[in-house]
Amino acid sequence: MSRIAVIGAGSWGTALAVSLARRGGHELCLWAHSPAHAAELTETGENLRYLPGFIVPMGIHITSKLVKAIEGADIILCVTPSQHLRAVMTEIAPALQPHQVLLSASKGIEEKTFLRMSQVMKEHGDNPIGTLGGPSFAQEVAAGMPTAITIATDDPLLGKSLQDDFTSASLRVYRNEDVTGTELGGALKNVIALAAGIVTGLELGSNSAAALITRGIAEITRLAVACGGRRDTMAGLSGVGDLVLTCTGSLSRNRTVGVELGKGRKLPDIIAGLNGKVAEGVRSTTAALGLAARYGVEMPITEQMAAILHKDKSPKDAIRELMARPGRTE
Ligand SMILES: NC(=O)C1=CN([C@@H]2O[C@H](COP(=O)(O)OP(=O)(O)OC[C@H]3O[C@@H](n4cnc5c(N)ncnc54)[C@H](OP(=O)(O)O)[C@@H]3O)[C@@H](O)[C@H]2O)C=CC1
Ligand SMILES: O=C(CO)COP(=O)(O)O
Repeated sequence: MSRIAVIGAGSWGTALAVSLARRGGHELCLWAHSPAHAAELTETGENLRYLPGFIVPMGIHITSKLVKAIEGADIILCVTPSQHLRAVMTEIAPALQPHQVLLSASKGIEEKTFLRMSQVMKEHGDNPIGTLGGPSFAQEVAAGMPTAITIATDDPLLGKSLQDDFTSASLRVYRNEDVTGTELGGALKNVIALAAGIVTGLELGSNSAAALITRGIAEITRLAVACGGRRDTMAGLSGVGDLVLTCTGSLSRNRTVGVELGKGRKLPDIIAGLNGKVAEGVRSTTAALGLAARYGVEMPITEQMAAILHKDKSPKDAIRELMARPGRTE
């Protein structure tokens, strides 16, 4: 049995808590950012804001007190939006015990520092660290639909024990030792999913979507390998697996933002319509470009996405420019 503190009661943190409760055998705590949300979760037994329609089992202890939430935990599963992880880590760092495992399930890159989530965690202590990725819409995991994910940690023994902790009849867990690749696959696919949504919003057809996914994995792989990730990881669940899911699945928030951009709506209006839900690709795009510049990697789709998001470039012009790039080998 492990004591697991799930830090973040958005849709993904809640779905993971529900999945772990269904698996059984663990003591679970779920931390909600706002006290009002924690109270609502406790009273209704349902995450009405972020994951309506699923019972949050009574056995899960709910709190909005961060330090209390991690007290006695063996695994601290961080599932906040990426740009908020640093504040969470700063608050819990003084209370961390050396054996506590920090496992990130967020999919983003810090906007100003270009750091991956495990790197943000590492700045706050010497605890064992891992990351959880792969194609996994929260709603489907909460519903117990068969899903395969990956847990990456550079310590194989820890990887095996985390694999056992999360595996259930509906959640198949693979493991690898490529934290960098697993994290970058998860963060960068969100940028390409925005672009895939644009293609759908502009009604450009299936050929365009397939081209974006394929050229998307090419540029994700270039950057991930330059940063020290493994090419093999990009062919796996947290690479092409998550990219395909997010570029094609209508449950994706990133893809949805892209669809609306393609239809001509403005980014601030689209974000306001998400009602607090996060589309990580919007802020990870800038960080991805920063990393690409640092490593001298070419990322044409990401560059066009940055111009659409932050320079008000027209999606049609961006597609035209991508199509007009000089011919090259594949
Ligand atoms: N949803 C999914 O299917 C999947 C999501 N992920 C990743 O999980 C991470 C979390 O996303 P998700 O669960 O979808 O989140 P949601 O979009 O469902 O919810 C947003 C969450 O952010 C919280 N929040 C807002 N401000 C802060 C803050 N300052 N500090 C901490 N938390 C804050 C909100 O809490 P409150 O309302 O109380 O302020 C709410 O819990 C992301 O990195 C995402 O990419 C990964 C796989 C699947
Ligand atoms: O990461 C996800 C599925 O694996 C969820 O994608 P969105 O954040 O685009 O909804």
